[in-house]
Amino acid sequence: MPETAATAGKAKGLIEFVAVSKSYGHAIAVDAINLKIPAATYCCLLGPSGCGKTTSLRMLAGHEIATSGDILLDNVNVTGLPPAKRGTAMMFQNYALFPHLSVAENVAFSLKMKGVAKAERLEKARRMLKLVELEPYADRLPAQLSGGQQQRVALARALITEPHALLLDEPLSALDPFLRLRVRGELKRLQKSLAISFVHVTHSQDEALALADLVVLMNAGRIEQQGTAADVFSRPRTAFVARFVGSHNVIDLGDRAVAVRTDRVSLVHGDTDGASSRQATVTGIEFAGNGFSVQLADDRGGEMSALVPEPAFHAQPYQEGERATISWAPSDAHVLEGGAN
Ligand SMILES: Nc1ncnc2c1ncn2[C@@H]1O[C@H](COP(=O)(O)OP(=O)(O)OP(=O)(O)O)[C@@H](O)[C@H]1O
Repeated sequence: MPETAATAGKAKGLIEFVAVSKSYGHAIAVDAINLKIPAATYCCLLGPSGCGKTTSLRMLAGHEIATSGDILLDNVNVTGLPPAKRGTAMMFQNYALFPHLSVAENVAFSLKMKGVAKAERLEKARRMLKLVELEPYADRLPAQLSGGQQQRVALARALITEPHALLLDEPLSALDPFLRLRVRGELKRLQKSLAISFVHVTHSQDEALALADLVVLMNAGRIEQQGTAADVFSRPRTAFVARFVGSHNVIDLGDRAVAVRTDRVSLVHGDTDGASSRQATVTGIEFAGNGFSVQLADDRGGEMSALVPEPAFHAQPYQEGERATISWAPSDAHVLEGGAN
Protein backbone atom coordinates (compact mmCIF):
# COMPACT_ATOMS: atom_id res chain seq x y z
CA MET A 1 0.00 0.00 0.00
CA PRO A 2 1.47 3.43 -0.88
CA GLU A 3 2.29 5.51 2.18
CA THR A 4 -0.19 8.32 2.78
CA ALA A 5 -0.33 10.87 5.57
CA ALA A 6 -2.82 8.58 7.32
CA THR A 7 -0.70 5.41 7.11
CA ALA A 8 2.45 7.33 8.03
CA GLY A 9 0.87 8.15 11.38
CA LYS A 10 0.41 11.83 10.55
CA ALA A 11 -3.37 11.74 10.75
CA LYS A 12 -4.69 14.83 12.51
CA GLY A 13 -7.96 16.04 13.88
CA LEU A 14 -8.85 13.98 16.94
CA ILE A 15 -11.78 16.02 18.28
CA GLU A 16 -13.42 15.55 21.67
CA PHE A 17 -16.47 17.27 23.09
CA VAL A 18 -16.69 16.54 26.82
CA ALA A 19 -20.07 17.42 28.36
CA VAL A 20 -20.30 20.54 26.19
CA SER A 21 -23.34 22.78 26.60
CA LYS A 22 -24.36 26.13 25.19
CA SER A 23 -27.22 28.21 26.53
CA TYR A 24 -28.60 31.49 25.28
CA GLY A 25 -30.39 32.91 28.32
CA HIS A 26 -32.79 30.14 29.35
CA ALA A 27 -32.67 28.41 25.98
CA ILE A 28 -30.37 25.40 25.76
CA ALA A 29 -29.00 25.13 22.22
CA VAL A 30 -26.54 22.29 22.97
CA ASP A 31 -27.14 20.05 25.95
CA ALA A 32 -24.10 18.32 27.50
CA ILE A 33 -22.89 16.52 24.39
CA ASN A 34 -20.10 13.96 24.51
CA LEU A 35 -18.52 13.16 21.17
CA LYS A 36 -15.21 11.71 20.09
CA ILE A 37 -14.25 12.10 16.44
CA PRO A 38 -11.13 10.05 15.61
CA ALA A 39 -8.27 11.71 13.67
CA ALA A 40 -8.71 11.88 9.88
CA THR A 41 -12.47 11.32 10.05
CA TYR A 42 -15.14 12.74 7.76
CA CYS A 43 -17.84 13.58 10.29
CA CYS A 44 -21.28 14.88 9.33
CA LEU A 45 -23.44 16.65 11.90
CA LEU A 46 -26.97 15.96 10.77
CA GLY A 47 -30.36 16.89 12.12
CA PRO A 48 -33.43 19.08 11.74
CA SER A 49 -33.35 22.87 11.86
CA GLY A 50 -32.55 24.24 15.29
CA CYS A 51 -31.12 21.00 16.75
CA GLY A 52 -27.75 22.57 17.61
CA LYS A 53 -25.51 21.55 14.68
CA THR A 54 -24.21 25.02 13.81
CA THR A 55 -23.78 25.98 17.46
CA SER A 56 -21.65 22.85 18.01
CA LEU A 57 -19.54 23.65 14.95
CA ARG A 58 -19.11 27.28 15.99
CA MET A 59 -18.02 26.21 19.48
CA LEU A 60 -15.40 23.97 17.90
CA ALA A 61 -14.25 26.87 15.71
CA GLY A 62 -14.16 29.27 18.66
CA HIS A 63 -16.82 31.58 17.23
CA GLU A 64 -19.05 30.71 20.21
CA ILE A 65 -17.83 30.05 23.73
CA ALA A 66 -19.20 26.94 25.40
CA THR A 67 -21.27 27.64 28.52
CA SER A 68 -19.76 24.53 30.12
CA GLY A 69 -17.65 21.52 29.18
CA ASP A 70 -14.40 21.10 27.29
CA ILE A 71 -13.41 20.83 23.65
CA LEU A 72 -10.11 19.15 22.76
CA LEU A 73 -8.33 19.03 19.42
CA ASP A 74 -5.44 16.59 19.11
CA ASN A 75 -5.26 16.40 22.90
CA VAL A 76 -5.04 20.19 23.34
CA ASN A 77 -7.84 21.80 25.33
CA VAL A 78 -8.96 24.55 22.93
CA THR A 79 -12.10 25.59 24.84
CA GLY A 80 -10.80 29.05 25.72
CA LEU A 81 -8.55 29.68 22.71
CA PRO A 82 -9.36 32.26 20.02
CA PRO A 83 -10.32 30.86 16.58
CA ALA A 84 -6.95 31.50 14.92
CA LYS A 85 -5.06 29.58 17.62
CA ARG A 86 -7.10 26.38 17.59
CA GLY A 87 -5.87 24.54 14.53
CA THR A 88 -9.32 24.71 12.94
CA ALA A 89 -10.43 26.48 9.78
CA MET A 90 -13.99 27.22 8.84
CA MET A 91 -15.58 27.33 5.42
CA PHE A 92 -18.80 29.29 5.29
CA GLN A 93 -22.00 28.71 3.35
CA ASN A 94 -21.62 31.87 1.24
CA TYR A 95 -17.84 31.50 0.72
CA ALA A 96 -17.31 35.19 1.71
CA LEU A 97 -14.60 35.84 -0.91
CA PHE A 98 -13.22 39.37 -1.24
CA PRO A 99 -14.55 40.60 -4.62
CA HIS A 100 -11.68 43.03 -5.29
CA LEU A 101 -8.88 40.53 -4.62
CA SER A 102 -7.62 37.95 -7.12
CA VAL A 103 -8.19 34.29 -6.48
CA ALA A 104 -4.57 33.84 -5.33
CA GLU A 105 -4.78 36.90 -3.05
CA ASN A 106 -8.01 35.61 -1.55
CA VAL A 107 -6.37 32.27 -0.79
CA ALA A 108 -3.25 33.96 0.65
CA PHE A 109 -5.24 36.44 2.75
CA SER A 110 -4.81 34.81 6.16
CA LEU A 111 -1.03 34.54 5.61
CA LYS A 112 -0.94 38.26 4.79
CA MET A 113 -2.65 38.95 8.12
CA LYS A 114 0.06 36.89 9.80
CA GLY A 115 2.77 38.99 8.13
CA VAL A 116 4.08 36.27 5.79
CA ALA A 117 6.13 37.81 2.94
CA LYS A 118 4.30 38.27 -0.37
CA ALA A 119 6.36 35.84 -2.48
CA GLU A 120 6.06 33.11 0.13
CA ARG A 121 2.33 33.51 0.65
CA LEU A 122 1.55 33.60 -3.07
CA GLU A 123 3.68 30.49 -3.60
CA LYS A 124 1.72 28.69 -0.90
CA ALA A 125 -1.55 29.95 -2.36
CA ARG A 126 -0.57 28.44 -5.72
CA ARG A 127 0.08 25.09 -4.04
CA MET A 128 -3.36 25.22 -2.42
CA LEU A 129 -4.98 26.15 -5.73
CA LYS A 130 -3.26 23.18 -7.32
CA LEU A 131 -4.72 20.98 -4.62
CA VAL A 132 -8.24 22.08 -5.60
CA GLU A 133 -7.34 22.07 -9.32
CA LEU A 134 -7.72 25.82 -9.80
CA GLU A 135 -4.12 26.85 -10.45
CA PRO A 136 -4.91 28.32 -13.91
CA TYR A 137 -7.47 30.67 -12.32
CA ALA A 138 -5.08 32.28 -9.82
CA ASP A 139 -5.22 35.77 -11.36
CA ARG A 140 -8.96 36.00 -11.91
CA LEU A 141 -11.40 37.85 -9.71
CA PRO A 142 -14.03 35.76 -7.85
CA ALA A 143 -16.83 37.17 -10.04
CA GLN A 144 -15.13 35.58 -13.06
CA LEU A 145 -15.55 32.09 -11.61
CA SER A 146 -18.50 29.69 -11.46
CA GLY A 147 -20.21 28.94 -8.15
CA GLY A 148 -18.40 25.61 -7.87
CA GLN A 149 -15.04 27.22 -8.59
CA GLN A 150 -15.65 29.95 -5.99
CA GLN A 151 -16.42 27.23 -3.53
CA ARG A 152 -13.09 25.55 -4.24
CA VAL A 153 -11.32 28.90 -3.74
CA ALA A 154 -12.97 29.14 -0.33
CA LEU A 155 -11.75 25.62 0.36
CA ALA A 156 -8.18 26.49 -0.64
CA ARG A 157 -8.37 29.61 1.52
CA ALA A 158 -9.39 27.56 4.54
CA LEU A 159 -6.77 24.88 3.94
CA ILE A 160 -3.84 27.31 3.59
CA THR A 161 -3.69 27.59 7.39
CA GLU A 162 -2.94 23.83 7.53
CA PRO A 163 -5.78 23.10 9.95
CA HIS A 164 -6.07 19.86 11.89
CA ALA A 165 -9.81 20.09 11.36
CA LEU A 166 -11.75 21.77 8.58
CA LEU A 167 -15.23 22.89 9.59
CA LEU A 168 -17.87 23.23 6.91
CA ASP A 169 -21.32 24.75 7.44
CA GLU A 170 -23.72 23.55 4.72
CA PRO A 171 -20.94 23.84 2.12
CA LEU A 172 -22.98 22.41 -0.75
CA SER A 173 -26.30 24.14 -0.23
CA ALA A 174 -25.68 26.95 -2.75
CA LEU A 175 -24.73 24.57 -5.57
CA ASP A 176 -27.01 23.08 -8.22
CA PRO A 177 -27.66 19.32 -7.84
CA PHE A 178 -25.13 18.28 -10.51
CA LEU A 179 -22.33 20.39 -9.06
CA ARG A 180 -23.26 19.34 -5.55
CA LEU A 181 -22.48 15.72 -6.40
CA ARG A 182 -19.15 16.66 -7.97
CA VAL A 183 -17.99 18.90 -5.15
CA ARG A 184 -19.14 16.28 -2.67
CA GLY A 185 -16.75 13.79 -4.28
CA GLU A 186 -13.95 16.36 -4.20
CA LEU A 187 -14.46 17.08 -0.51
CA LYS A 188 -14.17 13.41 0.33
CA ARG A 189 -11.07 12.97 -1.83
CA LEU A 190 -9.40 16.02 -0.24
CA GLN A 191 -10.18 14.89 3.28
CA LYS A 192 -8.67 11.47 2.65
CA SER A 193 -5.53 12.84 0.98
CA LEU A 194 -4.92 15.47 3.70
CA ALA A 195 -5.64 12.97 6.51
CA ILE A 196 -7.26 15.65 8.68
CA SER A 197 -10.81 15.66 10.04
CA PHE A 198 -13.64 17.41 8.24
CA VAL A 199 -16.71 18.30 10.31
CA HIS A 200 -19.56 19.07 7.94
CA VAL A 201 -22.96 20.39 9.01
CA THR A 202 -25.83 19.36 6.78
CA HIS A 203 -29.60 18.96 6.71
CA SER A 204 -29.29 16.34 4.01
CA GLN A 205 -29.44 12.65 4.86
CA ASP A 206 -28.11 11.81 1.40
CA GLU A 207 -25.07 14.01 1.88
CA ALA A 208 -24.28 12.48 5.25
CA LEU A 209 -24.78 8.93 4.03
CA ALA A 210 -22.52 9.52 1.04
CA LEU A 211 -19.70 11.36 2.80
CA ALA A 212 -19.45 10.49 6.43
CA ASP A 213 -17.20 8.01 8.17
CA LEU A 214 -19.07 9.13 11.27
CA VAL A 215 -22.67 10.38 11.22
CA VAL A 216 -23.78 12.34 14.28
CA LEU A 217 -27.54 12.86 14.31
CA MET A 218 -28.67 15.61 16.67
CA ASN A 219 -32.12 16.29 18.09
CA ALA A 220 -33.03 19.19 20.39
CA GLY A 221 -29.45 19.91 21.48
CA ARG A 222 -28.51 16.28 22.12
CA ILE A 223 -26.88 13.52 20.14
CA GLU A 224 -29.62 11.07 19.24
CA GLN A 225 -27.32 8.55 17.53
CA GLN A 226 -23.76 8.39 16.22
CA GLY A 227 -22.11 5.73 14.11
CA THR A 228 -21.18 4.83 10.57
CA ALA A 229 -23.65 5.82 7.89
CA ALA A 230 -24.58 2.14 7.44
CA ASP A 231 -25.17 1.78 11.18
CA VAL A 232 -27.42 4.79 11.50
CA PHE A 233 -29.35 3.91 8.36
CA SER A 234 -29.73 0.18 8.98
CA ARG A 235 -30.00 0.21 12.75
CA PRO A 236 -31.78 3.43 13.80
CA ARG A 237 -31.80 3.59 17.60
CA THR A 238 -35.07 5.48 17.98
CA ALA A 239 -38.20 6.35 16.03
CA PHE A 240 -36.81 9.87 15.57
CA VAL A 241 -33.71 8.49 13.80
CA ALA A 242 -35.77 6.10 11.65
CA ARG A 243 -38.06 8.94 10.54
CA PHE A 244 -35.24 11.43 10.03
CA VAL A 245 -33.04 9.18 7.88
CA GLY A 246 -36.19 8.23 5.95
CA SER A 247 -37.01 5.08 3.98
CA HIS A 248 -38.25 3.38 7.15
CA ASN A 249 -41.67 2.47 8.50
CA VAL A 250 -42.07 2.98 12.22
CA ILE A 251 -44.56 0.36 13.37
CA ASP A 252 -46.18 0.35 16.80
CA LEU A 253 -46.61 -3.31 17.86
CA GLY A 254 -48.18 -2.45 21.24
CA ASP A 255 -45.49 -3.83 23.54
CA ARG A 256 -42.70 -2.40 21.37
CA ALA A 257 -42.08 -0.33 18.26
CA VAL A 258 -40.00 -1.50 15.31
CA ALA A 259 -38.51 0.04 12.18
CA VAL A 260 -38.70 -1.80 8.88
CA ARG A 261 -37.08 -0.42 5.76
CA THR A 262 -39.51 0.49 2.99
CA ASP A 263 -37.54 -1.69 0.55
CA ARG A 264 -37.89 -4.72 2.86
CA VAL A 265 -41.68 -4.79 3.21
CA SER A 266 -43.91 -6.75 0.82
CA LEU A 267 -47.08 -5.32 -0.61
CA VAL A 268 -49.96 -7.35 -2.05
CA HIS A 269 -53.31 -6.25 -3.48
CA GLY A 270 -56.41 -6.60 -1.29
CA ASP A 271 -57.00 -7.53 2.35
CA THR A 272 -54.99 -10.52 3.56
CA ASP A 273 -54.69 -11.82 7.12
CA GLY A 274 -51.36 -12.78 8.63
CA ALA A 275 -48.83 -12.12 11.34
CA SER A 276 -46.45 -9.17 10.88
CA SER A 277 -48.79 -7.39 8.50
CA ARG A 278 -51.15 -4.46 8.26
CA GLN A 279 -54.19 -3.97 6.10
CA ALA A 280 -54.25 -0.55 4.54
CA THR A 281 -55.54 1.85 1.91
CA VAL A 282 -53.22 3.29 -0.76
CA THR A 283 -53.07 7.07 -0.33
CA GLY A 284 -50.43 8.02 -2.88
CA ILE A 285 -47.89 6.74 -5.40
CA GLU A 286 -44.60 8.38 -6.36
CA PHE A 287 -41.92 7.30 -8.79
CA ALA A 288 -38.75 6.99 -6.71
CA GLY A 289 -36.13 6.29 -9.39
CA ASN A 290 -35.37 2.78 -8.15
CA GLY A 291 -39.05 1.78 -8.00
CA PHE A 292 -42.41 3.17 -6.93
CA SER A 293 -43.01 4.45 -3.42
CA VAL A 294 -46.53 3.45 -2.43
CA GLN A 295 -47.93 5.45 0.52
CA LEU A 296 -50.50 3.74 2.72
CA ALA A 297 -52.84 4.58 5.62
CA ASP A 298 -53.04 1.42 7.72
CA ASP A 299 -56.27 0.45 9.46
CA ARG A 300 -54.75 1.10 12.90
CA GLY A 301 -54.17 4.76 12.10
CA GLY A 302 -50.52 4.59 11.05
CA GLU A 303 -48.87 5.85 7.88
CA MET A 304 -46.68 3.39 6.00
CA SER A 305 -44.77 3.22 2.80
CA ALA A 306 -43.51 0.42 0.55
CA LEU A 307 -40.89 0.65 -2.19
CA VAL A 308 -42.17 -1.60 -5.00
CA PRO A 309 -39.61 -2.48 -7.71
CA GLU A 310 -40.56 -1.13 -11.14
CA PRO A 311 -41.23 -4.50 -12.89
CA ALA A 312 -43.46 -5.71 -10.03
CA PHE A 313 -45.33 -2.39 -10.03
CA HIS A 314 -45.90 -2.43 -13.79
CA ALA A 315 -47.05 -6.08 -13.69
CA GLN A 316 -49.83 -5.18 -11.22
CA PRO A 317 -50.01 -1.42 -10.66
CA TYR A 318 -51.51 0.05 -7.49
CA GLN A 319 -54.15 2.78 -7.60
CA GLU A 320 -54.93 5.44 -5.05
CA GLY A 321 -57.83 4.36 -2.85
CA GLU A 322 -57.40 0.59 -3.33
CA ARG A 323 -56.96 -1.87 -0.48
CA ALA A 324 -53.61 -3.53 0.04
CA THR A 325 -51.75 -5.54 2.67
CA ILE A 326 -48.23 -4.67 3.75
CA SER A 327 -46.15 -7.34 5.52
CA TRP A 328 -42.62 -7.84 6.73
CA ALA A 329 -40.30 -10.61 7.90
CA PRO A 330 -39.74 -10.40 11.69
CA SER A 331 -35.99 -10.62 10.97
CA ASP A 332 -36.25 -7.27 9.12
CA ALA A 333 -37.97 -5.59 12.06
CA HIS A 334 -35.51 -3.58 14.09
CA VAL A 335 -36.66 -2.84 17.66
CA LEU A 336 -36.62 0.88 18.59
CA GLU A 337 -35.79 2.30 22.00
CA GLY A 338 -38.49 4.47 23.52
CA GLY A 339 -41.51 3.42 21.44
CA ALA A 340 -43.00 4.81 18.26
CA ASN A 341 -42.95 8.51 19.17
N1 LIG B 1 -27.23 33.75 19.00
C1 LIG B 1 -28.27 33.05 19.43
N2 LIG B 1 -29.12 33.56 20.36
C2 LIG B 1 -30.17 32.87 20.81
N3 LIG B 1 -30.49 31.62 20.40
C3 LIG B 1 -29.71 31.07 19.47
C4 LIG B 1 -28.56 31.74 18.94
N4 LIG B 1 -27.97 30.92 18.02
C5 LIG B 1 -28.70 29.79 17.99
N5 LIG B 1 -29.75 29.87 18.85
C6 LIG B 1 -30.76 28.83 19.10
O1 LIG B 1 -30.09 27.63 19.41
C7 LIG B 1 -30.72 26.51 18.82
C8 LIG B 1 -29.73 25.75 17.96
O2 LIG B 1 -29.38 26.56 16.84
P1 LIG B 1 -28.37 26.06 15.72
O3 LIG B 1 -28.15 27.21 14.79
O4 LIG B 1 -27.20 25.44 16.35
O5 LIG B 1 -29.24 24.94 15.00
P2 LIG B 1 -28.96 24.16 13.66
O6 LIG B 1 -29.18 22.72 13.98
O7 LIG B 1 -27.63 24.52 13.11
O8 LIG B 1 -30.12 24.71 12.76
P3 LIG B 1 -30.16 25.06 11.18
O9 LIG B 1 -30.06 23.73 10.51
O10 LIG B 1 -31.50 25.70 11.01
O11 LIG B 1 -29.01 25.97 10.89
C9 LIG B 1 -31.91 27.06 18.05
O12 LIG B 1 -33.07 26.91 18.85
C10 LIG B 1 -31.57 28.52 17.86
O13 LIG B 1 -32.72 29.31 17.77
